[in-house]
Amino acid sequence: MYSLLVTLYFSYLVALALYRLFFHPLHRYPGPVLAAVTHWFEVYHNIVKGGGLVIEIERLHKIYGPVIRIGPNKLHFNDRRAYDDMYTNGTTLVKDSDFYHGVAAHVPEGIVGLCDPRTARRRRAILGPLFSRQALIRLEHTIQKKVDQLVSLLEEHHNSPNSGANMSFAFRSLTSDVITEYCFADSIDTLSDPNFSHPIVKSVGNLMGHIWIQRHFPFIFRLVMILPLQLVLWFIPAFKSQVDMNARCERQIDSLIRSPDALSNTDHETIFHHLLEPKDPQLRPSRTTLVQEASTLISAGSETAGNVCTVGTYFALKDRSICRRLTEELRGAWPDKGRPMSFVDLEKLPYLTAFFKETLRISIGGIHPFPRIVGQDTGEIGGLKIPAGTTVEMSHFFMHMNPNVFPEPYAFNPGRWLVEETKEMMLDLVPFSKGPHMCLAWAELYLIFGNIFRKLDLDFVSLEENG
Ligand code: HEM
Repeated sequence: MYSLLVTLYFSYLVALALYRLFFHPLHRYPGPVLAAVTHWFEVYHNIVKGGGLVIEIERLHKIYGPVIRIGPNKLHFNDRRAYDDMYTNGTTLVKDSDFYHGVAAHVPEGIVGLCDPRTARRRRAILGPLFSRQALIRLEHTIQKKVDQLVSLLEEHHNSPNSGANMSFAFRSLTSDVITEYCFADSIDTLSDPNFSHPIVKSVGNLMGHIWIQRHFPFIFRLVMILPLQLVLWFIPAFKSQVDMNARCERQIDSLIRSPDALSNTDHETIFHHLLEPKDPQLRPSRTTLVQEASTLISAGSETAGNVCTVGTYFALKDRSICRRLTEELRGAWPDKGRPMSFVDLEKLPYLTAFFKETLRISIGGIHPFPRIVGQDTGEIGGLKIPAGTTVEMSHFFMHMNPNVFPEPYAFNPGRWLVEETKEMMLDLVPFSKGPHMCLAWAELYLIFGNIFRKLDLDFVSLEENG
């Protein structure tokens, strides 16, 4: 009986593989046989190769051309027209729930996990205005206060020759504090940790390292959520700070639900002002949704922006001429560093802007492709009619590293943006993708780079030198 079952199961697998190879609607698209036959191809590259899927996809595009089959029902494009067709606001494609319910398995009700376009639209209607340019200008004073805090910490604690700072953690601490302040008018104050090693900041980074396990095996995460907390912490002690962070969000949300007036006295608008009192009361999210949204916004807003700051600072210090030019331009335009310079004025500085765009280009943002499902009414993608139900995607790595638009794409060269005509490059600079992105990063990053290069004289220190 047992051997019959095993034989039947293997026959099923063989039949499925043959179907996928020779009869599936995508069977004519080129790509590795393994990818056409099994989803494990992607799992292998993401987990065993540590997030190396895009490197493999780059290799495959060189062999097979601009459209490749990288999963039984999935195509990856390397074609800027296709990128526009897939990601521009208003397309008929929808987010792929297999991917998004994986990466957001711990927060399925947060905006990232919402794959139904109507539900997502309703949530964006509340959140969108909070990430508009006007809203960010209103928030500027709050961001500036946090940036000032980082600058004075770096000055106070790290101004002797052998006392370095881990700038990656320093920036992540700053961006965590900004987003938690914007959520609740009560920042988590990770900058208070003198060595920039607040457990929350370290744990978000650690958890990001395990995101592929969560993406491909979300059931493990769901199981963990129903196990007794003590048991989970015994197995995964690193989880403790995340649990503390969630508990903190829950306490803040409960207290706001009990006394919503608490937010009327804050010195800036908060995200939870709007989530708790949307214009249409029917749209008010449940308590669970509020907690999950807080967690989503905190992870979306801290790692991404912190990473961009680290990458930009690294390249400016690696090539001192970049750092010098930034500093000279800033000193000229901002003689009295004791007074703040607004984000709108910083945006007018040509070299800072060129540096900022080049940093966004080379740091890519989320490098993993964001998959979309083709709908019945979807038109052509990159000039091809793709069957409805197919998963399609294109990592914006291929937009930012396109040598036809960005010659010598691996070189960090702010000068490429200092030409008269940058329209074509701007169309391909998509760190926030093309959809209705709501990233406070734009204002935040201008203020961080402007202040860091105007007020500090940074340099690399070796780990040995720093003890
Ligand atoms: C430089 C830093 C950042 C980069 C490169 C970045 C990049 C992106 C990208 C590519 C997407 C679209 C993902 C997709 O299609 O699934 C996205 C969405 C999102 N980002 Fe950012 N982001 C950054 C900073 C931030 C910050 C500071 C916040 C603040 C909370 C934030 C909040 C969000 C949210 C909530 C979404 C989901 C939007 C939606 O689905 O409507 N991001 N981001």
